[in-house]
Amino acid sequence: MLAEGKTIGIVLQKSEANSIQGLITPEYEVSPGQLFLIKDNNKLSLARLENYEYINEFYDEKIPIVKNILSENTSFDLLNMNTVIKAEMSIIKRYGHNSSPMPGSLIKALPEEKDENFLSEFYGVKNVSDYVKYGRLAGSDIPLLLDLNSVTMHVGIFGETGSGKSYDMRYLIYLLSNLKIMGKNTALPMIIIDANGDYADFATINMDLVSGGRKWIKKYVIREPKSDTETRLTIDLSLFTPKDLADFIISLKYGGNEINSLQSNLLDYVISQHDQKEYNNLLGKEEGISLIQQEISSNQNIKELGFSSSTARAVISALEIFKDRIIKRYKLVSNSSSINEQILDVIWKEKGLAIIDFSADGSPGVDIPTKQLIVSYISRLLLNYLTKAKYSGSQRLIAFVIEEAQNYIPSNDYPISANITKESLVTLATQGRKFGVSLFLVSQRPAFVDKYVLSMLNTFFFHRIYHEDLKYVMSASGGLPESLAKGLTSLDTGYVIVSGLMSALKVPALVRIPWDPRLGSYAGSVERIDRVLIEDSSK
Ligand SMILES: Nc1ncnc2c1ncn2[C@@H]1O[C@H](COP(=O)(O)OP(=O)(O)OP(=O)(O)O)[C@@H](O)[C@H]1O
Repeated sequence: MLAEGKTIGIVLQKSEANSIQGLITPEYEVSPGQLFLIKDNNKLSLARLENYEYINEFYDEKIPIVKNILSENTSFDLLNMNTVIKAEMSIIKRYGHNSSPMPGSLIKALPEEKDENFLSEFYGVKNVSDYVKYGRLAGSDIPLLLDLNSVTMHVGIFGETGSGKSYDMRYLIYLLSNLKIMGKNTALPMIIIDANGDYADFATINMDLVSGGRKWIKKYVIREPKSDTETRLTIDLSLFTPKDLADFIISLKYGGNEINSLQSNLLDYVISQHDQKEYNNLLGKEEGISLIQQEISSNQNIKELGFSSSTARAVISALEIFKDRIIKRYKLVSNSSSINEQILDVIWKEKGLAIIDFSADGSPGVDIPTKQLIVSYISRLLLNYLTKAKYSGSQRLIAFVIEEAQNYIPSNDYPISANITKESLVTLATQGRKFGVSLFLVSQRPAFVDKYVLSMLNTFFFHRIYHEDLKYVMSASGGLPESLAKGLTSLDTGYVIVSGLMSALKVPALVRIPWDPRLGSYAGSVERIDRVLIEDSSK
């Protein structure tokens, strides 16, 4: 029999199949979305608090008795004495029976107990050790169990700035780095697009936090590495089509938001005249760029194809910008790129963690189109690698965490063009489950993430969100119960609503994420201003 906590209230009424009303003692602190056990003789059910109000027996809207007694000092004690919480709840799980609790049933707090047997019964799962224990169900000490088997159905982590997303992602990385499955230490292989350097310490001072199941951890930067914990990121352009590269080079000239299609078509034509294997020599080296520029200025065909000399001049100047930025400044292209299929193989075999540091420190001055080129490159690489592995008979799995997802798969409402990433990420999202890619999309603004990709996420971690995002969150998650939805725009930092396939609870749940100071010290975390002001600045 499942353990129960303290009795804190009583059921007064049952209405529709799953809804009940009851009274709860005012000494017990409650919040919407909190879970309780309901005991009807020997039948236990799990209920979620949907709505509640504090009521007092002196209060009656029709009889203004309260008004008359408020002048008395003792009135407050009196009011307190007779206050109860009127609670509306819905049954979300029944333990071994099919009935709804009758009036008179007891409302019980969740027990303190959280051993394996209890969790197994509570969630109705066989092997608790197959699950990841995440946070604590609100108002209790019971962890939420997450099922790793649904991780390839993709995950979304959303919340406004300061709502606790990065800390949550750090906590998830920590959990997924220290897995113990059938007694064996392991980890989920991961590549992280780290927008603000929030995970960079996992490759340096806090490596021990994520090395329980990993044997390989690396941080990539787009500048000269400052220590041997850093590797310069280089990519291989032969993974792209001439059209992708042409669009990218032309868009770079216009700050990424516009593509002049005439110029792009011309460059596409010129690049297509070359073998794909040559792209790194051609577009990755200053001499190669000069060669292409010469081809454009001296090629008779170009005029015959209808391109004007002003289009040709514009393409030549776009190539100049590409050369200055991508080749000379970022030194981004290499035939032996620092992330390639061999590295993915190492990441898989060693259960590795690759952090692509896109912060101002790791990638100073790198623009969004270039970041998109890199994300697109990694997506293609991942799909190629995992597809080959699958067809040669071996199932692999790599998670791809993308922060600021709206920059790579924007919705039509977001004023940024991302052709180069959108297509490859949509492919990853649709094919991912088959080949073993697990996308973790992190964003402050789910409204600005492509609706189609949003619809392919199947597990959500919702932190406090902006009001404007509520409708996107509701439609992406397939709806949240009203009790949780109405609190979503005012959730406290440290609380998250977890919904979807990975949750062993099967219904959305409010979860508290425990604070660990070591996990909490990272670049993006916000120090308290009052403490910072009194620090000794001469140190
Ligand atoms: N579980 C938690 N418990 C207590 N405090 C927390 C918790 N999570 C986050 N915080 C506090 O809130 C601050 C902001 O959290 P976090 O950096 O995760 O926000 P964010 O949603 O990632 O913001 P941004 O989108 O601006 O990066 C942290 O510095 C920390 O002080």
